[in-house]
Amino acid sequence: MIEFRSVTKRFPDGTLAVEEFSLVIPARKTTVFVGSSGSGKTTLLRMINRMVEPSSGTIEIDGEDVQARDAVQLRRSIGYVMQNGGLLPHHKVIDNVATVPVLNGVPRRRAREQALELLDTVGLDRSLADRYPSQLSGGQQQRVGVARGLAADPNILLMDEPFGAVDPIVRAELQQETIRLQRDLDKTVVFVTHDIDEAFLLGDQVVILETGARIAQVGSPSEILEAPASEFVASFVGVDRGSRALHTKTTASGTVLVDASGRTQGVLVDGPA
Ligand SMILES: Nc1ncnc2c1ncn2[C@@H]1O[C@H](COP(=O)(O)OP(=O)(O)OP(=O)(O)O)[C@@H](O)[C@H]1O
Repeated sequence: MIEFRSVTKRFPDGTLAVEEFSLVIPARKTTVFVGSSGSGKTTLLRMINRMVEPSSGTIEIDGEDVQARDAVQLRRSIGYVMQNGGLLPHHKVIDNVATVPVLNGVPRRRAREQALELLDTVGLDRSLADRYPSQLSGGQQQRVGVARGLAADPNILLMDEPFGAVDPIVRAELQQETIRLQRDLDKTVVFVTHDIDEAFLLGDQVVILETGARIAQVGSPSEILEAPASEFVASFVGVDRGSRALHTKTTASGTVLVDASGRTQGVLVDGPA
């Protein structure tokens, strides 16, 4: 469990990025920070692994203040996946994945073996291990980024807009992979996005943020959709546009669910009684 207690971050130039932020992030679930550009999402994420230090307030992991931990050690014990993969361009894929375990003292050979296994985990062919990042597609680079984030077998995985730079089809694939990974690996995931659909798809807990990382609403996707806490939330999640209002339509092949713009969103199937 990660707990923010009245955390504020003011940057040296005076920008108040995060103001009095408090939140409990449950273990082994996915929490998504969603909000528009500049709302403080990245700053929140980076304060968890001390890439950014808070101006006031505390952040605890399993009851221990992160300030009490050695910053470098803390950072290496938490997985971090960033937009564009954040890969080292002059290192082969396998070495990109093995970097942190080697820094943590795992013998290079063992770290490389584990890196190959991680390529399997994220659905990449092992034949890509000897390529350089520039020789991969955007989606493959993102998968390497995820493998890299998982390399030290962290309990916590921070993901900062990891799929922002790939096309919608690859993005949808990576989202499904993330759901599968979360089911299989059971990590505490904190995910940042500005895309509310992605937030609802991936999040067990969704945190909608306004400027200054002020919480507009926190809850499960259905709690938020069923009862938006404010006009701001309603408009952010698209309730007022009716775009999420689904209705059924009978077709020759069965009953389908159609959204407000007439697009088919799914098929109704008979579940177990
Ligand atoms: N090093 C810095 N110095 C000064 N201001 C900063 C710094 N880093 C971020 N900020 C400011 O803090 C605010 C929050 O930034 P942050 O990157 O956390 O937002 P975000 O929600 O992640 O935005 P985006 O979706 O665009 O990445 C913004 O106003 C930003 O300009």
